[in-house]
Amino acid sequence: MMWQISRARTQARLGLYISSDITIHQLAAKSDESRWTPYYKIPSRDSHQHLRFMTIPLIYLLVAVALGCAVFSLRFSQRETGLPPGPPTVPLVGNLHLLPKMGKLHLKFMEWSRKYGDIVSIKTGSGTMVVLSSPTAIKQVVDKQGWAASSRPANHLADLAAGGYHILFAPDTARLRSIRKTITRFLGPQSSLNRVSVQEAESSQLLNELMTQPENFSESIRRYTHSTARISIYGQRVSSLTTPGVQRFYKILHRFLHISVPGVYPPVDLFPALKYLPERYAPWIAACRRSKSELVKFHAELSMGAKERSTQPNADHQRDPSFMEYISNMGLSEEEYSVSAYGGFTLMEAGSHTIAAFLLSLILILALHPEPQERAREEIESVVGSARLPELDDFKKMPFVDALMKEVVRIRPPFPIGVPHATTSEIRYKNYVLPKNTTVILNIYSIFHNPDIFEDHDVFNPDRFMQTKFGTRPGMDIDFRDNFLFGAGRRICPAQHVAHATMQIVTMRLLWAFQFRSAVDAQTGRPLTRKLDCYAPEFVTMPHPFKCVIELCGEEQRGIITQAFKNAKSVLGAYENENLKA
Ligand code: HEM
Repeated sequence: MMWQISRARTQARLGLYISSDITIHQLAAKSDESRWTPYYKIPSRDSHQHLRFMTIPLIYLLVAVALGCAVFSLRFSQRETGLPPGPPTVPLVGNLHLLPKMGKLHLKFMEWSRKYGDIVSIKTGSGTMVVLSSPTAIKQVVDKQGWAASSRPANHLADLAAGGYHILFAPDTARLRSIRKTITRFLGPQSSLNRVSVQEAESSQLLNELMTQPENFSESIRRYTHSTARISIYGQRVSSLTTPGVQRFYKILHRFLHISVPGVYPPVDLFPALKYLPERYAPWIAACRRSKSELVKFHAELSMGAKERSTQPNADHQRDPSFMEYISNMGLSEEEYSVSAYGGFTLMEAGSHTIAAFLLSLILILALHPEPQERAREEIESVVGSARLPELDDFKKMPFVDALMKEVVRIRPPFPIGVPHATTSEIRYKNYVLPKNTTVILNIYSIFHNPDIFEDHDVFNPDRFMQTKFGTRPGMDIDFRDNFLFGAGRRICPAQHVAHATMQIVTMRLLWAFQFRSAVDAQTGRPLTRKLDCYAPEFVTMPHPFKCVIELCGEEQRGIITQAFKNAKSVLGAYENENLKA
């Protein structure tokens, strides 16, 4: 009976069913009489009177609910006070409908930064995204307040697909900070110098392949970046991209990255209710499960192989210790070891993809710009001559090659919008307040293409870096630095020194050995090399597959490359592994 009274009270409060002239006591008595009588019984003739009274509160209720919904939907995705300006919002979605697909996001962010300033807010449903488009904004928000701007936005699908272990997507936790510390020590400036001999040896295979099969330049670049990353993480090289182990890696990587591309699956993080959909209506669950099981299996095999190799004698110290050997000698607990070891896969993935993106952009840009290419080659020859290959130490004597490299990453940064950060508490910048859980975008592309900072920003002109340190307009006093391409704050790329060294070695050697020209259709005379605007819509910006002509600069180069590749076998032999072919 108590249950019925309380139910009756609730219904009375809501104005449902019960006419206003019946008191609770009457109801209690009534409910006692008709203990088993359902409320929904068809009213008798006498009770039609009740229905008349009932309709008025029902209408009130419906109006109230409709008003509530309208107010909720208007406020739900409105820009809160204190946020920076941004495009006008619409109910429920905020600015979501204005966001283009991946690959065009950087252009939209650039348009908004021109209109609203160096800090723009975007409402993504009830969530908030802030886009930073000046060196000062990045310094003040992400570098200086790094304690609160070093997490990552929720990424349910990446978590499902990588079991929560993907460093790039991991939130800022004690576990992540400990893995980062290990990685930074392993890949720090000093230890990156230890890897130079491997990078130089691997690059001689790259040169040899470009000399003998120039049409496969894209595969050769990918093999090179994959092999150098794999050596430093697992102590195992790959001599061909067609090896099943490598093919499998790229398949797994593409499947994983595909899941993370916005728009492929519904935005589960913006509408968390989607997480609870049964699997048959949520195809992403199966895709993530498959990706996770592939990643786990692949990683387990690789780390097992690395562990075995680490127990084999390396008496003559021919092999540099791999990341896996490094962490097995750190005295970590079982749990710490397996978490750090899992980070190895992220390292290999990041190492394979990013530097390949840079090198492919470099080749495309060189093919489209013969004049700066020739000037860089002359500089290299003046330092090195043509009787030996350039080495890392030579780079500091080549200001124009340095300028050319910087201009390539300025015009086509591998991460045009960085990797999103997320705030873990409130952050203030200028008069704005960025609340906890705000996604923070480093709008690198827009900074590199800001006409107030870079004159003729769309023109490939390495000379700008010869005139001023950062290639900016003369006399500008802004918080510029030359590693924006590696991100900012506490999540800055831990491999920037290794990456830089690799980029320098390969850039010098490619220019020393080859001429890159735009391909031309023999029949029509039409250029076949794509323009610079043809970039694949991915997280890391890669040119779409393109054709170009790669020709050896001279016969002297041929002899030196062949000899260097022969000599390299003694360095590379220490990392050869038959198991890889399995
Ligand atoms: C051209 C080469 C590269 C570029 C442009 C690049 C760029 C970046 C950027 C923009 C980030 C995000 C930083 C941030 O959150 O602000 C990042 C993170 C990262 N990079 Fe690199 N990277 C390169 C090469 C590499 C290489 C060779 C490796 C590994 C061997 C690597 C490993 C990582 C890792 C593990 C992270 C995640 C750090 C974290 O989330 O805490 N990167 N990189």
